[in-house]
Amino acid sequence: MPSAIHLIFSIICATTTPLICLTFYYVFVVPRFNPLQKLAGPSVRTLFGNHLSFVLNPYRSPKAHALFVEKYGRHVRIRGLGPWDVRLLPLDPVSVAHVLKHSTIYEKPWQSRRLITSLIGCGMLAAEGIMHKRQRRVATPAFSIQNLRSIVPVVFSKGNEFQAKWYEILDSSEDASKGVEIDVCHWISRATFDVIGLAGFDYHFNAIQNESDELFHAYKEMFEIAVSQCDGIRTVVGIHIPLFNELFPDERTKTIKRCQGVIQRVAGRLIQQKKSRIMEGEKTGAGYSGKDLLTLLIKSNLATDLPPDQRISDEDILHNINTFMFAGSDTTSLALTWTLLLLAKHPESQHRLRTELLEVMPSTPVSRLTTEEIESLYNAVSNLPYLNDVARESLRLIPPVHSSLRVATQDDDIPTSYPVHLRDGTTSDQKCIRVSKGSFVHVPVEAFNLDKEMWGQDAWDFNPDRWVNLPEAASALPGLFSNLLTFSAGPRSCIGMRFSMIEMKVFLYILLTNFVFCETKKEIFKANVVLTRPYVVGQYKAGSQCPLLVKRYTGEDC
Ligand code: HEM
Repeated sequence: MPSAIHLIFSIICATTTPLICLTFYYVFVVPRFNPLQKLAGPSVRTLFGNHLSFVLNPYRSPKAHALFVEKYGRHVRIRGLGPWDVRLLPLDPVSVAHVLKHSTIYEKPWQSRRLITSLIGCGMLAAEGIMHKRQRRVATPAFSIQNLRSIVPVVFSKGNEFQAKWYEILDSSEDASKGVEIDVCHWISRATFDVIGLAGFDYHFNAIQNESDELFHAYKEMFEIAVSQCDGIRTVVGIHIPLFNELFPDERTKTIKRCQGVIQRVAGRLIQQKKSRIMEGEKTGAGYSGKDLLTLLIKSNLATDLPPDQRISDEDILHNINTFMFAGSDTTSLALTWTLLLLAKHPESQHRLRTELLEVMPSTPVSRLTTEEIESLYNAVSNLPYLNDVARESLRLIPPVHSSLRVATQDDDIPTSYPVHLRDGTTSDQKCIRVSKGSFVHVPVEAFNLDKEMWGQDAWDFNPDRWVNLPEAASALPGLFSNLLTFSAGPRSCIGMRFSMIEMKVFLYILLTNFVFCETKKEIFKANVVLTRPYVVGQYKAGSQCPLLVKRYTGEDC
């Protein structure tokens, strides 16, 4: 018997010792030789302490970033999940631009890509390399200025429906003259879902009217589960061993599977119907005139000048429709929600914007305008200077995507334009930073937009007038949109930027010419839950919400 115990003990030791040694090596030894260790950065108090809350929590991040720059310069060494996870936090525009431009060297980490893929499939948001290039190439024509013009009437019609629904709510209230408290976050999210459903794949969610559509439910439930607080350990295990979720599904896994089943069935059928209509149109020579993103995506994929090896599969098309739903609905609705909150907090800006918008308002109600008249109204609205400045200022101050993460797929030298502070208190005179393969780079979207050295001492304040005369340092910043990182930059920047700008401007036009927005007594705070969302102080568990007092505009402001 003792020899049997001895044998078992020896086997356990023989198998676990190499595992323990290997873990020790990767967790404690390898990170010591990471070149990023030479950089200055905040210390950690405990063995497994980290700095994630400083760089991810919008309540702390602006102050933390400013302090980091002051103490450690613009290339900061921070710790991610644990001692093995040494990260670079670049606050130097030249370094950030390099990382975002070289998207083949700096990829999205496989962990986040796997998590996204497990929800919405491997669409443009999660794909890398050739697969991403192919998908982006096929989708790009759908997002051209020319093609997006056709979504303008759709957005106006949904905006009108939205306005009518809110009139109904206000009219049914006993004392609407004082304003009715409405959770604008929830309502705008319903409206943006409707817009992306119609403009994205010609599908009527009808979410402004009610929230009963099967496909709407499936998407909503799945996205809500994706951002809900969950068992962290289970998520980590699920990412590393996907089979685990298959073998031992919890409620979350089962719900996601059920929602995916509905999406596959309903959206999959829509894709097949659309494809056969397009092919039928080509055969008869009559063509198919659909202008939604799905039609344009399928047409671009079937284009005769596209080599067969550059085409994407039907499955990829479904994954990209899911991706547009995921990436395009909440982001835009949050951008609009934050803009309304900022305008409620700054009644003088709200008044000025409304006055500007009313100047281009036609005498005929929007619901009775022809398509040409709507297009001409949109041209007038989209060129209004103060509307432009308010939209840019809101997207600068509260970017819905707070930050992003990249991982180096090879050793690289990141160029710098500021002195690099080292851990030993000296400053490096080299104009670059060595990054080794596997290191993470935290892309600080919000920090970039709020940098006082670039944007001026009032960078944390809402001041749309700053755009009339930007500081020189700010005008030199990279960024897909208005020197901001809100839509990122480079080959992985937001493909839907123009789409969301149309939506934002049209909705702001309709909402501000019809309603007045004031703050309630409830205090709103920002939390980064995949996206930067509003919550009521003391009601975090109730979920994201942004209650505002809404009144009909009858010639008087707040
Ligand atoms: C205010 C609204 C929006 C904001 C702030 C926003 C922001 C962003 C950001 C920051 C990224 C880069 C993410 C990363 O690097 O991790 C991104 C990517 C993306 N966005 Fe948007 N987005 C918005 C609206 C939209 C809309 C309306 C659509 C589609 C209809 C869309 C589709 C996408 C897609 C497909 C990607 C992935 C692009 C790629 O990797 O090639 N977004 N967005």
